[in-house]
Amino acid sequence: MNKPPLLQVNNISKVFGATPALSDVSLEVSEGGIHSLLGRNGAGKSTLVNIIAGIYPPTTGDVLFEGRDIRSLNIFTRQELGIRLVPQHENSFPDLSVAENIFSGVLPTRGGLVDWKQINDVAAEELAAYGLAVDPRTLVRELSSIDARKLNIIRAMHSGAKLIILDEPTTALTNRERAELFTFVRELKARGTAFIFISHYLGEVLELSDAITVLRDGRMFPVDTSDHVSEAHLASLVAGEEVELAHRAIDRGPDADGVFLKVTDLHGDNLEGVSIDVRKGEILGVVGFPGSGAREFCRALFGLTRLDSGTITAGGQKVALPSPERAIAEGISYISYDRQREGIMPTFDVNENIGISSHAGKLRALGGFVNLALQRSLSEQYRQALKIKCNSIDDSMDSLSGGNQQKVIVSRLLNTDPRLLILDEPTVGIDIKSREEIISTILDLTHRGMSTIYLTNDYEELLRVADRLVFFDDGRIVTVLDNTDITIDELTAIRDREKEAV
Ligand SMILES: Nc1ncnc2c1ncn2[C@@H]1O[C@H](COP(=O)(O)OP(=O)(O)OP(=O)(O)O)[C@@H](O)[C@H]1O
Repeated sequence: MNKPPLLQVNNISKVFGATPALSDVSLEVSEGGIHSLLGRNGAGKSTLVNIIAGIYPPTTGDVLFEGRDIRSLNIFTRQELGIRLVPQHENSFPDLSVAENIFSGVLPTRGGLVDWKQINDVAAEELAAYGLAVDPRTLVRELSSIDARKLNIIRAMHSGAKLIILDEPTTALTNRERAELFTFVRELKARGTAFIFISHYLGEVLELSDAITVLRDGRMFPVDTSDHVSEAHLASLVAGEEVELAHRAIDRGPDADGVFLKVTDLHGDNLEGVSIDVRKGEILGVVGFPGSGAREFCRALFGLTRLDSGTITAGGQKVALPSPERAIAEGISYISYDRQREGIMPTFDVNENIGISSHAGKLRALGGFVNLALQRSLSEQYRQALKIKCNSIDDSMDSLSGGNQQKVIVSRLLNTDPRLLILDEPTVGIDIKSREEIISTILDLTHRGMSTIYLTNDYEELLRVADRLVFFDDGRIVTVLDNTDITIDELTAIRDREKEAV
């Protein structure tokens, strides 16, 4: 008798209240296979993998693992069988060591005492076997994001995973880190581990997958991978229409030579004398490794990291060292790379999440009240403009898919009518079509005079949008370039040269 596939999903449908999230979805994953799931934000990818992992049941349909119907098994029993979901957001314990994380709190004891030597020895062996060169005693908080992601996978392997579900594991990684993660995944695949891989990056999906399923509005579109598949074809399957990439127009808008932001000799957390002007209507691309000062620069301008000295002028006015409230009052808005922690108010509704930063601004009504009617009408406009997938603006944020929550945060920023928008990884987790909608909106606003500081590890995107590039290293700006005919390889080479020159 033929061995059944490792995983079989048969005719799954899922309805949340009035929302149909999945309709009649079936797929298979074979041992050592990589099956990718693609789809727009809200298409049903997380719902499907949550059903496979046993986080919630399907409305109809069944799931077989190694030929066995696992419908009645909860998440823990499924983990014991070998199904492991590695979610998008770090699920490790940052204040515990790497070894403690590998053992996930179930620590071996000897004579009633935790056997630290055994824990660290076993962890060291596993780290070496899977090629992660870190000391098992290091705190997870101190790991780089790539090492933290690898650790999540090693934790899954430690518990005997046969099928690992990776939900957007490459977000915010550099190209080199992505390549490293793929090598890691391929090595595990060669040993027979199977993967379900969720990503919005079509190139990497094509590079890695044995099988691809596109979900659109909860419906399934299997992709025939036996023949050549192009990114453009995948993009149109995902979006249900052609997707055009937005590009920065060379002719900039009015007053393009005026300076909006002037920063002189900033010193502070990881900043060692940073000076730069940002022109009106300019998109300034920011490049730098973690710890280079690039992110700290963005956060300092919004009052989120320590500034010791230096001057900032915005629109010709000197700004006292900023706090988020002051920054917003000066027309400066910031989107954090960590929206889960620093942006989303999960139990509030979409309307409140969009309006919150404008209560002291354009939504302020007489007597200090908030103009609720205006707030609703603006929220409704953003919902339509950015195609936020929800039943209404009264839906709670935690009922939205991850990417749609991000669109709400982008709407919140735009709603403050910023004169300077600071974007830190603005399109992470956003599907290909929505990404272009967001970029087009930003390009349009900059064309009308808004300045933008754009930090992303997605260099393809950065080169499409930026007018100039600033490279950070060791808390300093080391190179400033006009973005003319620079390739990704050249950009990476400049970034690496700066690092190696130190
Ligand atoms: N707990 C919930 N309550 C109500 N609706 C939900 C819930 N979870 C998901 N949904 C809805 O189900 C649909 C599918 O969401 P899902 O999270 O599966 O999308 P996704 O493809 O993973 O999107 P993303 O790429 O943004 O992460 C969306 O319309 C979402 O709003």
